[in-house]
Amino acid sequence: MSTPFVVAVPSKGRLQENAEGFFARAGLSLSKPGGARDYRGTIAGLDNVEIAYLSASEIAANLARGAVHLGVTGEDLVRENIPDADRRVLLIDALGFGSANVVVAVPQAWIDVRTMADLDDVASGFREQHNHRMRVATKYINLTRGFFARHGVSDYRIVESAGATEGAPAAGSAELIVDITTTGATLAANGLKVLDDGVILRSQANLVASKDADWSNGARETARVILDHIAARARANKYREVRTRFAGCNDALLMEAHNRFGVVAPFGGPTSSGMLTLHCPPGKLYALGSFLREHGADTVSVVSLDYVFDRENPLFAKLEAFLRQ
Ligand SMILES: Nc1ncnc2c1ncn2[C@@H]1O[C@H](COP(=O)(O)OP(=O)(O)OP(=O)(O)O)[C@@H](O)[C@H]1O
Ligand SMILES: O=P(O)(O)OC[C@H]1O[C@H](OP(=O)(O)OP(=O)(O)O)[C@H](O)[C@@H]1O
Ligand SMILES: [Mg+2]
Repeated sequence: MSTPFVVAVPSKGRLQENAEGFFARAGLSLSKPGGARDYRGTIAGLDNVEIAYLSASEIAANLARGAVHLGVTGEDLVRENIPDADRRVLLIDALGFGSANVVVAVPQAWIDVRTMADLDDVASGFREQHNHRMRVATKYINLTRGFFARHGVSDYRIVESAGATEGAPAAGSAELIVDITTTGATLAANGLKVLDDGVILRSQANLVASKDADWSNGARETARVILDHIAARARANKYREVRTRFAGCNDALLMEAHNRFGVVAPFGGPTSSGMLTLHCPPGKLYALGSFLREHGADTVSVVSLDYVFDRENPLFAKLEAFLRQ
């Protein structure tokens, strides 16, 4: 048996359900042969693939070590936990879920503090008044250090927080925080506000590849098959299939449809019987339907696509280029 190809998938938390849905929509059905509490799984039809169910932060750590080939996790965890992330892992594709911002937030009562520059002023005066440096509660230690340094803020100390970070200022264990937020409800409930230029990172879930995993030829071939499924689904999501038949169709008309509506003709112009198949972005369907009828089409049908397999696979091409570096 060759060593397995390992894909890490969130086992709990906010990313879990969406990650499983993402693979399922790509036609990759994950299952846990040992039952719901099993932390190893399989993908139907791909015998040498092992699914490792891990927490989102463990996935980032395993990608850094090369213990898994691919993983789904938040960009915040990648940037925080992997030094020199861009060399050691590749963010293959943003997945459109798990969106959240890592932000600098201060008490709303600090009415004169709106920007990082204002915060720098506070930091400088703080030590003289209070006998200790301004404290920032966070679990995003590396992101905080980098961001504060880029803004020239150095007079502060990090208080490491494992949870309930937003409570730190009210509890008196820190003056401000760096944490992740989506709706802002937790910040508001704790009387905190985000600085105007205080967004450190706009994060979302990503499909990530590890540079240091065992990229044998077999592993590359498995990655190609998995990414082929994902790319086919991504391409299918971008379009609806439009079918029609009419006499007046010509190259100029197809060019106009392309320029005005972003339409592509994946199989070329009309067939000998005049049938025409187009792929059209969802937001332009009605406009395209009107355009085709104005030019003589009697009927235009539209269907959703499940997969569009192309010869080119942009996701695998990206991975190959990264592994060659
Ligand atoms: N509102 C949010 N708050 C926190 N994380 C979010 C939010 N929205 C999306 N995420 C993403 O989900 C990731 C994991 O968060 P979550 O708290 O669900 O995991 P977890 O199971 O608690 O993981 P761990 O035990 O490692 O902290 C975050 O790092 C972030 O990328
Ligand atoms: O802006 P909001 O929509 O209010 O979301 C932000 C909150 O959600 C997260 O906590 P989570 O629920 O994951 O709990 P945890 O800290 O135990 O992981 C995060 O740490 C914030 O506290
Ligand atoms: Mg959490």
